[in-house]
Amino acid sequence: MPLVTTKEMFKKAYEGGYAIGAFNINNMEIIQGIVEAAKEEKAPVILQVSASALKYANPKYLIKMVEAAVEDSGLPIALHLDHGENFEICKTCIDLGFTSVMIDASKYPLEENIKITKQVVEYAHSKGVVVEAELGKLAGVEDEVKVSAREATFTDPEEAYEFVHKTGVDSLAVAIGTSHGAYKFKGEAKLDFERLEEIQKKLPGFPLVLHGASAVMPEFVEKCNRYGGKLEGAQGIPVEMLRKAASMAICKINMDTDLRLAMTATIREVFATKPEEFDPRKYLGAAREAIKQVVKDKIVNVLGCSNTI
Ligand SMILES: O=C(CO)COP(=O)(O)O
Ligand SMILES: O=C[C@H](O)COP(=O)(O)O
Ligand SMILES: [Zn+2]
Ligand SMILES: [Zn+2]
Repeated sequence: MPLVTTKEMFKKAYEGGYAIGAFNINNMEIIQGIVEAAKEEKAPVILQVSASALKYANPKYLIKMVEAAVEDSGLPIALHLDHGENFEICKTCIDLGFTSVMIDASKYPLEENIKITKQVVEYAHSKGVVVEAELGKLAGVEDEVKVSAREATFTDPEEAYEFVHKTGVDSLAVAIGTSHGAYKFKGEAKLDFERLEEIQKKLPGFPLVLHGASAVMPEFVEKCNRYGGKLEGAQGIPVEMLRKAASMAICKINMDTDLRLAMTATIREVFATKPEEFDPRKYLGAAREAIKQVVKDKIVNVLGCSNTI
């Protein structure tokens, strides 16, 4: 089976009340850890690449490894550009063989976002590639920003309707209180599920995407800190909230930070407990296994997409 788009995955996920995991890839161990987990759980998976990952790994290498993963696993796998910031990078990835791209023009005013997204949709669809866009802004933890100011950056349901209909986009990333990275909340975690429901009502059957959805798994934060790391106050999205989102119109859940934490905690542990070790396979292999276990946990306990292929 060649690389697939997310069309079929999202349709089944929407109807089944579950979500597909979209995990960021940067190197061989990360790709293998994710794909081995998906294979064992019989789950479809989205491998996503950011612009900085493309720069780091060289797209030629990354694509070959992803193709090898598809061939070796026989799984439905989509290769997706994460947060493409302009038409050019989306076009480059489409031309390289990606099956899905995200155009993130959410920093622009609505009309400009619509215009740029529409241009990407036209090109992508002419090549059989699907497009994710973003509306609203993913705020970080900012002490001085009041709740009302933070909510003003969330996705507006009316605008979401207008945006989707004017652009012809295939899925939409929404801002309901998540943010990227390891520091998502100070104090209690809160997502705006009422808003998500409103968006869902305006766009029945339409797949939505949740970015910034790592749980910031405490065991890995703790392990990082135990072995010399410094990650004080790291806090992510509670698992019950992610499950609830997956049962609603959220069909794609993006996670990168949890994989980074698992990898770093594991490598720190090997370095600290086996100081005589200097074979990279010993710590990168352990990190690959940790990533596999994290992704299995996500598939079973967060996404609910095991045994769906
Ligand atoms: O949204 C993401 C990538 O697009 C990743 O989110 P996290 O930082 O919560 O893992
Ligand atoms: O959305 C951000 C992802 O975690 C990718 O991050 P990155 O740009 O550092 O690769
Ligand atoms: Zn964005
Ligand atoms: Zn993101």
